[in-house]
This record gives sequence, structure tokens and C-alpha cells, in this order.
Amino acid sequence: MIKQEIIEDLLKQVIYPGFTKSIVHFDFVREIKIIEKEISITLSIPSTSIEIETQLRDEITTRIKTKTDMPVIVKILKPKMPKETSSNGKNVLPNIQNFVMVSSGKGGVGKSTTTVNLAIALAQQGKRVGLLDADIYGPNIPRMMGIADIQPVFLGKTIKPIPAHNIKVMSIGSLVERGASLIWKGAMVTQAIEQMLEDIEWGELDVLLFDMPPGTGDAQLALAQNLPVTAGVCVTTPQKVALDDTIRSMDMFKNLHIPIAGLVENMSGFICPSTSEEFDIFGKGTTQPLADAYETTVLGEIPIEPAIREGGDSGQPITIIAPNCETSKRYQNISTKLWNYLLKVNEDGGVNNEEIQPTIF
Ligand SMILES: Nc1ncnc2c1ncn2[C@@H]1O[C@H](COP(=O)(O)OP(=O)(O)OP(=O)(O)O)[C@@H](O)[C@H]1O
Repeated sequence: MIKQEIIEDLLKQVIYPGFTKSIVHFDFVREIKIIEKEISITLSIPSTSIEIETQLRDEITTRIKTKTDMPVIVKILKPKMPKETSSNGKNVLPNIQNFVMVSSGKGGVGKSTTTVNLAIALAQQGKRVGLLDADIYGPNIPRMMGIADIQPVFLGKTIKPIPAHNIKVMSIGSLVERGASLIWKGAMVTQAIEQMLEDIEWGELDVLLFDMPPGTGDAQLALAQNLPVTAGVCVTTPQKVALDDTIRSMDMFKNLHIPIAGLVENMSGFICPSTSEEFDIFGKGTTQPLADAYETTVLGEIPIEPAIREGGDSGQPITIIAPNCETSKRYQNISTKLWNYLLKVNEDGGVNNEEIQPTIF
């Protein structure tokens, strides 16, 4: 008869889908029983996903079959499906009051930098803030928040966000091996986002900000289907070439029924570090017509400033190291407008994501 230790070793090789660690490492194995001519394995997993259940069941059975012909029964205990109501669509994180999706039409416009500084500004205004780096193709929030070397703590089935600058932070970059995210596509992206939403222990928050991958893809759809996103913020630069991408990003918010809080025009002018004089480099104010076209506002203009990049590189964002400088005041101003917008959306009845739920044939 096969030994218990051999089964344990086999289970150590079963990686939890979407992550790099095994089900044993995550402490998901509840019981291993070898009774007469049958092996019974019980797992308790944090996901409600049928795909994950099937994947685990198949992999466990296949691995055990390499060592024995005994029949294998895999029992998988899952959490109850999150409460869904016909009036509010789906919300897998009911303890969080507001969700803000920060997007950009293309990469490199300063989306992550903006998200980090807005999150800090909101926390400085006394809000309980979470920040989720969902940029699976280039997660750089850990570096910007100074937590790149800190490993997340697993509490049995769930993962604790990492505290930084008075914000609860989690990044897909902290959960996957470096480079692994680059090969993620389609269904895997959706699965990774869903898992992140389910597995992280946020507690109660006033607002959770999402730093999304650039563009308009599966991650945005997965997020909007699982949470009633209270507001979208689009980060852009003033160059005319950025316009088409920004339009796509704004259209995406509309298609996903996400209320648009506004646009942030980043790299708008240059503040000279020695004279504090402001220069126009790429053009300024080109974002306003776009805001008008989508009946929204330009929440603010953030200049090109070396201290912003240095802050991002050192893990000490400008809103932390120089909270009273002109740029930090602009971030404060944008976050106040964003917060007021969230209040208004809620006063008007909140967000319903029912219309974008997947259709089951
Ligand atoms: N206003 C600014 N002034 C100076 N540097 C900036 C400014 N905004 C962003 N940067 C710098 O530009 C680079 C790109 O910014 P960031 O990573 O925030 O962009 P992103 O849009 O999130 O990119 P991606 O989506 O490709 O990850 C970073 O080095 C950042 O420090």
C-alpha cells in the first residue's frame, strides 16, 4: 500500500493555479486518508472558480496515478459564492466602499506613478486606502512603494497586503516569479485577476485603487465583472500622438459602464528644479477637448519633474518626501476631486455591473 509521505510529496508538486507555490505550501491540504483500497484527499481552497477546482482535481489524480493504481477521491471545499443581488450585479469585495480603476491608453505615460501618488494623497486625507497592482505585464508598484524586497505573508488560505506609506498594497509582481507574467494571456489573465480579488485579505477600506495594465484588455473586463467599479481615471500625456490611445481607454470605461471621474494630464509642462519656473514642453492643455467630448473633467495637470521619477525609483514618492511642494499639492487636489466624485456616484445610487456579466449559454 502506498505510504502517506509519498502522497504528501506528490502534493507538494501541485502548484496552485495562477501562483508559483504548491497547495501544501499554501496550507490548502486538509486531510489525506488511505482507507483500504482508496485514497481520499480533502483540500480547502479560497477560490470559487470551477476551472481551478477541475485543474487541481486533475493534477492531483494524475500525479498520484504515477505511483499507485488505487482509486483517488479528491474533495475540494470552496468558499460560498459571494452575495450577488439582481440590483447591484456582482461584488466580491463587499467590505470596500469604492473601487477606482486607473487606466491609460498606452504604457509609459505615468499611470503607476499617478496611482501611487493619488493613493498616498487619499491616505494623507484620512481615508483607508488599498492599492492593487494589477499590471500583470509590468508590475512596478512594489518598487515605487519601497516594498520590492518584502514577501507577502500567507494566512492559511489568504494573503495579507503589505503596509507601505499608510496604504495596504498588493501586487501581482509580489505573487508571481519575475518575468512569468509576460507570457500570460486571455483566460489566464482573467483567472489571475479573479484570484487576486478573492485571495487578498483587505479588511475594510474606503477606497481600493487598481493600477491596470495599459490598454483595454481582459484584466479590465475581469475586474469590472467582479466589482462595481465606482470610477475610472484615465492618465494621459499632452502629446497629440497619445490621443487615439486615450480615446480607446475612455471608450473602454463607457463600454464597461464605469463612471469616468476624469483625466489626469501627466508630464504636462516642466518645473525647473532650480528656479521652480514652469516650461511647456510637449504642449499643455490638449486633454481638455477630450474631457469635454466624454462629458468629464481634467482632474489635474502634473508636470514633468525629476523628483517624481526619483521618488518612484527610491520607493519614497514625491507626496511622501515633499508633501508641500507644488506637484504634491496638485496630487492632493486631484485626489480631493476624485473623492468628491466617488461620493457623488454613491449618492446617485452607486454602480451596477449587471449588464457586463458573462453570458452563460
Ligand atoms: N510627471 C513625471 N515627471 C517625471 N517622471 C515621471 C512622471 N511621471 C512618470 N514619470 C516616470 O516615467 C516612467 C514611467 O512611469 P510609470 O511607470 O508610472 O508609467 P506607466 O504608465 O505606469 O507605465 P507602464 O504601464 O508601462 O508600466 C517612470 O520612470 C516614472 O518615474
